[in-house]
Amino acid sequence: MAVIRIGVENSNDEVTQYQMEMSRYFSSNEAVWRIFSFPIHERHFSVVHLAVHLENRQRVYFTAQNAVQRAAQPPSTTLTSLTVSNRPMYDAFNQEVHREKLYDLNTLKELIQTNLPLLNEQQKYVFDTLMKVTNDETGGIYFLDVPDGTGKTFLISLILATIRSQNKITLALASSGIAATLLEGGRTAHSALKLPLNMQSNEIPTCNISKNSAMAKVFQQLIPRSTPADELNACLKSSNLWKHVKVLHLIKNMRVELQNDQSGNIFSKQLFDIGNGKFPIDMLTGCINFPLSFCQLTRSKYELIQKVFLDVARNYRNHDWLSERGILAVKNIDVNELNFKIQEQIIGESTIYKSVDSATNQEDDVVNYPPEFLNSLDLPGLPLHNLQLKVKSGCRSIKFLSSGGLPFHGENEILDSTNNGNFLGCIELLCKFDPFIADHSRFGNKGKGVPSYLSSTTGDGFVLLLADYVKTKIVTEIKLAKYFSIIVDSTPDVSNVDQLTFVVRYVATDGSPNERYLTFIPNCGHTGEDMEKAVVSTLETLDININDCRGQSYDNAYNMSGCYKGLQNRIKELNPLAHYVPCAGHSLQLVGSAAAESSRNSTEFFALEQQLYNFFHSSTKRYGTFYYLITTKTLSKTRWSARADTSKAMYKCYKPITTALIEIGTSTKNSKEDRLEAKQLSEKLKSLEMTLMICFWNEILTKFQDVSKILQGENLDLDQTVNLYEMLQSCLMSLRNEEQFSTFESKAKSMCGSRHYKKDTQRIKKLKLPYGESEKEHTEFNGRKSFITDSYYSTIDTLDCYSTCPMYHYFQ
Ligand SMILES: Nc1ncnc2c1ncn2[C@@H]1O[C@H](COP(=O)(O)OP(=O)(O)OP(=O)(O)O)[C@@H](O)[C@H]1O
Repeated sequence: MAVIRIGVENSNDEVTQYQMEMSRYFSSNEAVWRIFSFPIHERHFSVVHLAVHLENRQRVYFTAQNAVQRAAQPPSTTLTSLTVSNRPMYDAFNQEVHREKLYDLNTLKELIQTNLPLLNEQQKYVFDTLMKVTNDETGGIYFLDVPDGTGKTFLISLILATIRSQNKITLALASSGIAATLLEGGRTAHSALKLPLNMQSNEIPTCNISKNSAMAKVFQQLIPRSTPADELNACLKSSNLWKHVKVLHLIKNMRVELQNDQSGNIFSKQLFDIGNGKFPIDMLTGCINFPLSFCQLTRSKYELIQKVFLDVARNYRNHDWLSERGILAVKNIDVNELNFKIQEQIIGESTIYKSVDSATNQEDDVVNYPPEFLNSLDLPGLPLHNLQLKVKSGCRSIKFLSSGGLPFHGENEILDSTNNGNFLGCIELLCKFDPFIADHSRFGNKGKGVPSYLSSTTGDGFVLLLADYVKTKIVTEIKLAKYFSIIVDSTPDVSNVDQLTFVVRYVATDGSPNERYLTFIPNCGHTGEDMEKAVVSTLETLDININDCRGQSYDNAYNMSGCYKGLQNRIKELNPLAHYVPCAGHSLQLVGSAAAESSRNSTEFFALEQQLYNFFHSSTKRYGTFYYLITTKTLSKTRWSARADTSKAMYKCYKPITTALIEIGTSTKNSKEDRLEAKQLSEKLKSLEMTLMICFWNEILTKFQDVSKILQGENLDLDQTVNLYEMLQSCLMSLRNEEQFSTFESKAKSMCGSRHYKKDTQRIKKLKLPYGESEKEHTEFNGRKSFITDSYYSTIDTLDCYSTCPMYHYFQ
C-alpha cells in the first residue's frame, strides 16, 4: 500500500488525517454522507479507495526524479487553469455556453404555458421568489426544505425552463447521476464543474484542496472528528454560511392531492416525523421502532417477494402485471439478490453472460485498469459483469442454423408467414413449446426502423458476434500453442467470387492436433505476390506472429508451390522455418488425372463413363427406371471419389446396365436417336477392352479412394503419409505382371462374353516402312500384347510415377 504522508500542524485537520491514513479521496458527498449518517448512494461514497490501494494494482507515480521536479513546478489544478487564458480552456468554455443555449425555445414556452397556471400557492411563492432574484440579478442562497411528493421536481423544472426560455444559462447540478437524470439538462456536479474525478489523466486523483485553503477550512468545519453532538454542530445549519441561506418550504403533498391517496399522505407524514426525530428511540438498540401502522412490514426478503410478485412463475408472461410492480432497494447488492431470487422461481435454464470490459486507451490504461478491476465495478445504470438471464432460445436458433451453414432468411420477415425462412421458422416452432419465447414473439417484427430481436439485422449481428467469438477463441488457442502451420487455397464460391480459404493447424495444449478454418479472403488475386500480401495481412489482423509459423501446405499449382515466385518461397523468405509441404491428397489426384489420360483406352473408358451418365440422366423416364444402375455423380477432374463411385457402379452393375441399354436400343417405344445411342453405348461397353478397363480401373480406384480418404484425415502425420504412399505403390507394382493381367482378362471375358481384342479382328494395316527396313525386322504385337503394353502397363507406370516425383520426396 502506498501511503502519502503530509506534515501535521493542526491535529483537527480532518483532510490531513485522512490523507495521512489512507490517501483517500475527499468530496462534499463525504460530508453529506456523514451528516445524514446513511449512505446516499452506493457508488457515491466520497471516501473511495484509490486504484493505488487496490490489491495488486498499485500505481506509484512518484519517483526520486519526478518528486523533485513536482515540488519545483507543481502542475496546475483545474481551478488555476481557469485563470490562465489558454486556447483549449477558451474553446471548452465556448462549447459549454453553446451547449446550454441549444434548448428549443418553443418547447420551453409551451411547458411554461401549461405548467405555470398549475402551480399551487406555495409553489407559486417559491417560483416568484426565485425568479425575482434571478431577474433582479440580486442572487442569494436558497434552501428548499420540502418533503417528498410536494412537487419540487415539477417546480424546479419550471424554473429551469423559464430562465432558459429567456436565453439565459442555468445549470441543473446534482450530486448523483440518478438525481441528475430527473431534471432537463441535469448533470452531476463533478462532471459539469470538472471536479478532479478523472483518474485516467490525473496523476494525483485526489481533490486539490491545499491545507490552508478556504475549502479545507470548510471541510474542517463540516467534518470534525469528534462526538455525534459535535458532528451535529458542524452540520450545514450550524455553519456560518447558514445565516445567509433563505429557507423555502412546500408542504402540500401533490401526489396525495392529485390522486387522493390518503395512505400516501399518512406515509409521507410518518417519513417527515422520522426526519424530525419524532419517532421514539429504543434505548437498548439505539434504533427507532416503527409503529404498526407504518407500511406493511415483512420479515424477510422472501416474504416481500411473495407479497409483491405473487405466483411470478405464472404471471411473468403478463407484461401489464409486471409493469405495475417493483421492489425498491437502497443498495445494488440487495437489488441483485432480489432479482436472482425472483428469477429462480421462473422455470427454465438460466445462462450467465459476462461483459467484455477493456480500457479504451489500450496503450496506457490497460495496465492501470485491468479487466479484473473493471469487472469488479458495480455501476449504477449498468448491468453487472455477470448477468444471469433466462432468454436464449433466439440465440440458440441462430447458433443451430449457422453451425449447419443453413440459410436464415426467406422472402419476408413476417412471423407466421409461409416464406419467412429458417430462422423465423425455428422461432415459430420454439413458440409452440416455450411460453417465454411465445410471449416475446407477440411483439413480432414490425419492420424497418423498429428494433426487434427477430429482425435480419439483429440476426446478422448475432452471427457476427458468434463468428468473432469463435475466431478469438481459435486465435487464443493458436497463441497458447505458439507454433502453427497454414493451409491456403483459392476457389470461386457459388456467386463466382474468388475466395481464398485460410486454415490453420496447431497442436493444442492437450497434445491434440487441431485444424481450424479462420477466414475467407475475397478476390485477393492469383499471383504468388498477391497471395503473400493476403496471408501476411490476415496474420497481422489476427495478431498472429508469422515468425511462429512452422509449416505451409498448398496445392501444387505454380503460383503456390513455385520455388522462386510461388507463395511458399515468399513466405519462406519471411520465415525460413515455415517448411512447405504440398497437399498430399491433391498430389494423389494429380497422379490419377495423368494416369487417366495415359492411354487411348483409358481416355475412352472415362469418356464412356460420362456418356453413360449423360444418357441415363438426360431423360427422367430412363433415370426413373434405371436409377439403381448408375451412380448419380458426374465425373469431376479433381474429385476422384466421383470416378471411383462410377467405376464401382459400372463394375457391379455391368450386366444390368448392358441389358438396359439393349432393351432401350431395341424397344420401338423409344425415339430413333435414343435407340441408336443406346446401341452404340452397349457395343462399346461389351468390347473386351472396355470391360478390361472397368475391371482394372475399379481395382485401382478403390485403392486410390481408400488412401485418399485417409490422407484427408486431420490426425494424419507425415510418417503415415509416406507409409500410405509406399503401400499404394507396392499394391500397384504387384499388379504389373502378366499373371495379374490374365486374372483381369478372364474376369472381363466372363463379364462381356467377347473373347477377342478389337485389333485382332480388324484388317492389318500395311505398314509404311522407313527406308532400308524390311518387314521381317518389324514386330507387330497382337491385340492382347498391345493392350498390355499400351494401356495396362502404361497406366500403372504413370500411377507409379509419384514415387519419382518431387512431391514424394517432400513427404519423405
Ligand atoms: N402544481 C402541480 N400541478 C399538477 N401536478 C403536479 C403539481 N406539482 C406536482 N405535480 C405532480 O405531482 C407528482 C409529484 O411531483 P414531483 O415528482 O415534482 O414531486 P417531488 O417532490 O419531486 O417528489 P419526490 O420527492 O418523490 O421525488 C408528479 O406527478 C408531478 O407531475
